[in-house]
Amino acid sequence: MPEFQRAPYPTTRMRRIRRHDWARRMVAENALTAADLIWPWFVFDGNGRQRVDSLPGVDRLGADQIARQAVMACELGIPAIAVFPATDSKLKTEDAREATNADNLVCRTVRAIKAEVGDSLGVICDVALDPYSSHGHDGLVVGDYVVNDETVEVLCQQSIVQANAGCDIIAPSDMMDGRIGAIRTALDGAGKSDVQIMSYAAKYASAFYGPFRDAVGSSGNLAGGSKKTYQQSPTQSDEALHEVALDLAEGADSVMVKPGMPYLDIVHRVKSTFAVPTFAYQVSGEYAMICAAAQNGWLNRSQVMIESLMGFKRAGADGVLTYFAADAAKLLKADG
Ligand SMILES: NCc1[nH]cc(CCC(=O)O)c1CC(=O)O
Ligand SMILES: [Mg+2]
Repeated sequence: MPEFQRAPYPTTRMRRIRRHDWARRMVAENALTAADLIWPWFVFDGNGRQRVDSLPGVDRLGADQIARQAVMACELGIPAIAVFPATDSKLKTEDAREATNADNLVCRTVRAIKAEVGDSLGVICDVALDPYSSHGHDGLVVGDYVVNDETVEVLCQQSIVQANAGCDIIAPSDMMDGRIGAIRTALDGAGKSDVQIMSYAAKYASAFYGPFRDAVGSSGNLAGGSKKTYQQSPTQSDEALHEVALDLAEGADSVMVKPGMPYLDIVHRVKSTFAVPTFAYQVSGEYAMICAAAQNGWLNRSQVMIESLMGFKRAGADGVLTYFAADAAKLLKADG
């Protein structure tokens, strides 16, 4: 903090700059725009929309909804969306082989988006096995352990099929060691050196992912099991910087911290330490919490939504993955 000369009361009146709206706008240090918002989507194999009880207002999208929603994202000025598949349970296996099917739900969705809006909208695909595995884990399980190197080989294949479908950003969310470097090499070898990697570098073993697991239908598969042998413990802070340093050295173009609001200290440390594109994921449980309080009439949904997103900007995030993306972009457009 800079040193200030002690002013005799009441020479310094902080309230002068807060008195009028124009003055508050004039001194604003941070701004939130639609370009800060990345919109996560859930898709299913079928048509129409399916509600997700624990994520009010977020529907799983059928094939006939994709094109319209992609156009809407563009019109709202949202730069990118992230696609997550609710895979038919009949397709879930121990080895999660559907993840590498070049015609799986995610790949079909990416092709449909690209056919409609092309390069006007960035498409992000998660890389991890949990939407496809019968045990709900992000990697291959041998005995009761999620094995690292064998999993990374499958993740490389998954990345290639998604890149071939037209995905712009591969986002590994699995927390295996060494996967960023391996995926970069695999993508380059497949002629996809233009495809970015946004690493879920500092991802915590969190109870805030509950509604997401309902949405992709993996909660039942995981059956109370935990991801603590690969996701970070909430006790850790320096360890997050170590994770980010490794992923950047392996070739990540941008990094992510996840969850968001309980980990804004990590967002701030990552951005101030590395000065690289840094994203945060306001995860499903954070969204559900705000919506539940708003539904009870205990919080003002719009105001809390914008305030929570501004918190990410203040902490140093360059963008936020949030289920509020469309609502927030609409509100910003109306206000702007
Ligand atoms: N690897 C899967 C994945 N990718 C994004 C989320 C959570 C996102 C959210 O809660 O909104 C998860 C869940 C998990 O790790 O169990
Ligand atoms: Mg790592």
